[in-house]
Amino acid sequence: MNGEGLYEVKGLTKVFSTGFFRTTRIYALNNVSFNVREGEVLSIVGESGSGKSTLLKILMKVERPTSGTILYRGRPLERWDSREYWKEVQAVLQDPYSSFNPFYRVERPLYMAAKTYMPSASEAERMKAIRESLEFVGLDPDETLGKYPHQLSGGQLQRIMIARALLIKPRVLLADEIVSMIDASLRANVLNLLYKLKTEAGVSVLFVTHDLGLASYIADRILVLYKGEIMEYGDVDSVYSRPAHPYTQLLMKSIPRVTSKWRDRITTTTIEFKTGYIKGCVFADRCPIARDYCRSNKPTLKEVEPGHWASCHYALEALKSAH
Ligand SMILES: Nc1ncnc2c1ncn2[C@@H]1O[C@H](COP(=O)(O)OP(=O)(O)OP(=O)(O)O)[C@@H](O)[C@H]1O
Repeated sequence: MNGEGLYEVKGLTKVFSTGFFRTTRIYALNNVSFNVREGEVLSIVGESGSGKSTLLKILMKVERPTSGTILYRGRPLERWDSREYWKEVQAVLQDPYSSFNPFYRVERPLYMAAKTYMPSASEAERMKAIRESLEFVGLDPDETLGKYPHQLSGGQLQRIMIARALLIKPRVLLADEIVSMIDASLRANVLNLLYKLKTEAGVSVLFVTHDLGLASYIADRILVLYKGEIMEYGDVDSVYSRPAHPYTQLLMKSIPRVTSKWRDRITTTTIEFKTGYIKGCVFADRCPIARDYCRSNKPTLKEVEPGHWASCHYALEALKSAH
């Protein structure tokens, strides 16, 4: 990893207006700032409704931010021509089944991508590239090509979508909950593949998940989101072994371990629908250490140790009492 900034995100805010008169305002993201370094895996963790998909949609240029700036390789995102941007940034989404048409063979998305992004290549060159990218993701091209989606597992289909992204030789892979719909036994294959992408192909990965355990498995750094705001952010070893935010501490307790009983788990829930702007800490209502001050004053990210930030007025206290 050379540590150079790939994305620089500053003050990113996305407000949705809903309701009959469009007067209900939902802060899907509020003042989110972070960077993505070249060659790293950054995991973005949060419960349902925390703003993960909105963030990825903005990075995919599907949604436009309400305010804030995003630089991709030093140039504002809106100044990147979409075609030029998609040559560098590819996305793989949650549901592998929805990416395939059941009436076409599974190679169709691969052919389409090769045709679009290798316009001057011959048929033989495109076919060679398709076979190579299937091999990279651990699939036997002879076993895979010619099959229909229902003849392959979710994990195999997800790997074909990663192979499709790889054909374009991207710098960045945006991965939105890509293992949540595949069997637990196949998850490790896909996660190991993401690791191989980083180490062997030098691809930077934004890995979006609701599962802190999965997030830490392959990440270099972790960003924890709650109700559209960053709770904690930093190097995976520090965040995972010394979570400083009460929310991350709660998420840690909800990771199943072989040594803990089911009844000891704290199950996290879907975040209730949030409307309007919350003046204080967005986590105060669920926080075990919240004080009155937290409800009326918004915390900002503070460095609790080198390379590790938490957005909590009492982060240092929480860190000390928990460890
Ligand atoms: N197009 C939209 N119009 C109105 N509200 C939206 C829209 N998209 C997202 N939201 C709201 O913004 C908030 C964040 O949603 P988002 O989908 O980004 O969360 P998420 O963390 O990806 O959740 P999930 O894991 O369930 O996909 C939610 O309250 C959601 O209802």
